[in-house]
Amino acid sequence: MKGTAMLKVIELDKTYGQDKHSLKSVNFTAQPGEVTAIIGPSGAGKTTILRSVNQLIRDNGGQILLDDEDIRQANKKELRKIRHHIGMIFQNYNLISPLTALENVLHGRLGAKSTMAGMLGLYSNAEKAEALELLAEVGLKDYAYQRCDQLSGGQQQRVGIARALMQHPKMILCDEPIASLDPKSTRTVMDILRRLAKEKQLIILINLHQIDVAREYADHIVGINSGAIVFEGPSQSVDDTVLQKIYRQADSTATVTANEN
Ligand SMILES: Nc1ncnc2c1ncn2[C@@H]1O[C@H](COP(=O)(O)OP(=O)(O)OP(=O)(O)O)[C@@H](O)[C@H]1O
Repeated sequence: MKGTAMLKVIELDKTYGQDKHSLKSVNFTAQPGEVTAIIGPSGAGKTTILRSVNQLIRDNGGQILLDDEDIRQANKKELRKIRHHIGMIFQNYNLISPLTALENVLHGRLGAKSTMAGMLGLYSNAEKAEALELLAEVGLKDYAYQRCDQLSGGQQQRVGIARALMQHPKMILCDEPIASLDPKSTRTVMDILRRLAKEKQLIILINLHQIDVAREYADHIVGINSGAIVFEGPSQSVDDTVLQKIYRQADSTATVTANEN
C-alpha cells in the first residue's frame, strides 16, 4: 500500500445466520490524521463494523476501500499483507502476560517475519531499538523489561498501542480500548491515540461507549443504531438531538464518564 490511506466503507451489509441483519448498507469514511469514533447503543453493530473492516468476519456485500483498494476483494495472501498494516487494540489488551513489555511490542513485527524467525523470537537490533523507542513514545521507557502482568491496565493498553505501531500501520482499529480503564488512564490512552493520529497521519477508528470521551477526543463521529448509520459528522455537531437519534429506543448502556483525574 502506498500514498495516504483513507478508509471508505460503502454500503456494507452483514447478516448473521439467515435473517439477523446486523449491518444495513453502512456508509462512512475515516481520514488519516483523525480519530474517528463509532458510537451507538449496545448491539448496534460497532464491533461488527471493526471486525468487517479487517475481514475477521465476512460480510454480505459492499466495499471497504483502504487507499482505493477494496479489502473485500483481496485474496488470502493479499489480505495478510493488508492486515499487516492494520493495528488492533482491544478492551482486554490481548498481551502475552508472562512476557515483558518489550517482547510484546516486538510481537508487532511477527506479520513481517518468516514463520521460523518469528517462532524462534529472532529480532534484529534495529527492531529492538525501534520497540524501545515506541515504548518511550507511549511513556513506558522504564517498563520495557517488566512483565506485562505486573503493569496496570492503562500501562498494558499503552504496550498494546506500541505493539500496533510496531506494525507500521496505516490504520489502527480500537475496540472499546478504554472500557476497562479508570478516568485518568482513559485520558492518557486517548491523548496518546489522538497525538499519534496527527503525528503519524494514521487512521484511528475507535468503538466507544463513552459519549463524552468521543466528543472530546474524536475529530469525526459515526453514530449507529440497529445496524444503520444515523449520523456522520464532526464531533462538534453531536448535540442532544443527534444523541437522541443515535440512542433512540434502545436499551442503551452508553455512559458519560467523569472527566476527573
Ligand atoms: N457471532 C454472532 N452471531 C450472531 N449474531 C451476532 C454475532 N455477533 C454479533 N451478533 C449480533 O449482531 C448485532 C451487532 O453486534 P455487535 O457486537 O457488532 O454490536 P456492538 O454495537 O459492538 O455492541 P456492544 O456495544 O454491546 O459491544 C447484535 O444484535 C448481536 O447480537
